[in-house]
Amino acid sequence: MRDHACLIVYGPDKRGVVAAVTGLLARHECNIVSLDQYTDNPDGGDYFQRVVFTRPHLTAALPELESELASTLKPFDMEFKLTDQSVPKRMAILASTSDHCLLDLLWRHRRGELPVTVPMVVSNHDVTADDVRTFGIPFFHVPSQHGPDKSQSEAEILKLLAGNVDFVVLARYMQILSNDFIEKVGVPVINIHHSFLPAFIGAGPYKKAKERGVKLVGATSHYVTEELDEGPIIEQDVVRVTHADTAVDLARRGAYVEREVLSRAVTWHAQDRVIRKGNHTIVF
Ligand SMILES: Nc1nc2c(c(=O)[nH]1)N[C@@H](CN(C=O)c1ccc(C(=O)N[C@@H](CCC(=O)O)C(=O)O)cc1)CN2
Repeated sequence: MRDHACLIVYGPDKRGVVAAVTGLLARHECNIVSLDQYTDNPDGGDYFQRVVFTRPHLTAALPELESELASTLKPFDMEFKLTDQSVPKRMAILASTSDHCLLDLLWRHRRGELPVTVPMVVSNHDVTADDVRTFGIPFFHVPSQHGPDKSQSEAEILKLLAGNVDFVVLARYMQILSNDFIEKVGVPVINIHHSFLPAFIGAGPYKKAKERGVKLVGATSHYVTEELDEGPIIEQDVVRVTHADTAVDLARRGAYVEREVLSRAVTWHAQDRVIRKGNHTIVF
């Protein structure tokens, strides 16, 4: 949003930090639009704050704001991140053969429902190329390599992403990213896992769910870490199923949930609503 900025403040809880931040913003003629805060332990835990504010000619004022925030928050031992919300985040999408999450994101983006730009789609299969290109978005086919050649295909993806994206979404991308990739990509990676984690980690969760006789299937969007499907959870949801549903029925019902969960997670990340603390998230 034009002339809107988002300030995230986090660190060991200390009295006076709210007054310090709000006083600074007032001195810089900023108008607070929303302020959310959370302390994970009032008796000496961590403090998290998200402030959205406006100011005329905000972009030009950001460097001075950033500098004064650094000096103001240093005594509190607090870290902060200041983002200009008039600049949408650049989201790259990685996909494989399943198209429902990929096309859902592109459809929502075309309708202006996601506060992002989409510089590219990269896929290890070419089955979605024509659909992606109808949205006017560059499509790159990078076939997967297994074993020692895996690093070659990952290096090609990293080269495409480098400097061009602010975060990456795995829209049912079915390749496990190496630790080296996760380290080198340098931006957050968000995955949609087609189960209600921690149930059914890994490949084939709907088949596993059918074998288990579940009465709910779900989806989980999480940040990608070196531990497969164990990263900080951003959003989850479920849908009821019955004994009469086959594994294919479960996947069909689950696909709706995957699309909803992923779009909420992408939106919240793009709006700087998600703060990571270890393997957890605080979502304002
Ligand atoms: N480092 C990570 N990489 C990926 C994660 C993750 O959490 N950490 N999530 C997966 C997505 N995913 C489940 O949501 C998933 C995808 C693929 C597999 C898997 O076993 N893949 C096989 C190959 C399958 C194929 O070629 O069709 C493999 O990579 O050997 C498990 C879970 C995306 N990456």
